[in-house]
Amino acid sequence: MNKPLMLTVMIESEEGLANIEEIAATEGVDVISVGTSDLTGSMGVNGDFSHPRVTEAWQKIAAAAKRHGKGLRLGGVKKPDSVLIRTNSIGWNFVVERKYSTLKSAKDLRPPLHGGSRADGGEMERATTRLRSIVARSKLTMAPGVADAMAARVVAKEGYEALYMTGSGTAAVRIGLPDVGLLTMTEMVDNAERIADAAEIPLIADADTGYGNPLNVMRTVRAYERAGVAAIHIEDQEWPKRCGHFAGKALIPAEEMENKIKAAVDARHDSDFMIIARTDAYSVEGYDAALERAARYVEAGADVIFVEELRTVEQLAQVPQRFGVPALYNMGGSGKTPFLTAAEIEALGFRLVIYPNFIMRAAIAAMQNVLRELKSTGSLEEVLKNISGYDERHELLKLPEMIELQRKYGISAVRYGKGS
Ligand SMILES: C[C@](O)(C(=O)O)[C@H](CC(=O)O)C(=O)O
Repeated sequence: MNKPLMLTVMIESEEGLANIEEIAATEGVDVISVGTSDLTGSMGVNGDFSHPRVTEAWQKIAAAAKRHGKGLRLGGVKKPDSVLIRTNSIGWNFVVERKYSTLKSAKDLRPPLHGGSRADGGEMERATTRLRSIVARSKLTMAPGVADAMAARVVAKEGYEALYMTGSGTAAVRIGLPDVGLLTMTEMVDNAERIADAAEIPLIADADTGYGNPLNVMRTVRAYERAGVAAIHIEDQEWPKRCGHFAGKALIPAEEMENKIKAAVDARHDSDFMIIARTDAYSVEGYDAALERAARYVEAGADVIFVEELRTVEQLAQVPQRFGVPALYNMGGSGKTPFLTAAEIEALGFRLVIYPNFIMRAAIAAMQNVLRELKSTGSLEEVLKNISGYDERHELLKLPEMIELQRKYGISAVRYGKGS
């Protein structure tokens, strides 16, 4: 079969309605179709299309389809206009029609890409929507940590589906200092924007404490949203915060953090932009208190939960089971949190794992090796065997695409590579 198939699933029972989130999250499903007549039968309001529960059902299904980037078809609808009026409050452009054949492809139904367009003029899925559907799958997604746009390109090229902007890495790369609350919100957002621009995959970013009280958090959320970030994590440390794996942390009261989470949720413009609540309570108040805080932050509206610095598999195993929202595993490099494999983390039920500083540490070691070899031998012979090639680097940095654009817009085109 050469032609790609479009997979449409039909919701026509209360059971389907109850499980819509999982159905919409299923990989391979392109379009959700509502069999409205049968659905009204199953709901006990046979044929009553104007019943408020029917409108509610359409809205719930449409919202799930939107969240997971799926197309939507409302079937059995007799008065399309009235349906459009009643459901357009969810802001989703859907198709009301009676024949599948007029639907070209699920991609045509997707909302436009956040802040961008594709070279072929087509629409792209937003990074936020993409990340939400990734996290809704019942499997683990690995998000390697980066602190600059070039590293983002390396990660995307290696075929990862998501990326993490590490705050500690950002402090390291931007000011050469550790993660002790030195960077401001605007410096973090500026870094995130450059990474998100280069990333090509959804970016989860560190937003420390949200940089102040709930009103500051609102500005922070909007700034990260504008930067093209797909999700941020906010933690309950006092300012100046410090790396979660350092000793001597202090916390804000749980109630204040709940208000920060509520403010974050209220501030986002894009409902797919995810707020990840992080609690640093474990080493300050103990395990039970950390889980209690996590539960309160989920109740306040967090989309994903991140309990920092847990030490044992037994402790970690509770987190994905307990809160009814996806859980994030921080593979911090300190060794306090066990160095589990991705398969082990997935088996515990986590949906996201971040590897904040491993690439950066690899780069430090690689830089030292080059410098030491060069200093002791004065020769590049050994060095050249172990570094990225000259052309490889330029391909990573999209020079071929830039040359195409130079040609297209009448700029004298760069030449590179051997012999040119
Ligand atoms: C996740 C983290 O906030 C980060 O900045 O990457 C750090 C990671 C680290 O420095 O090990 C953390 O506080 O855990």
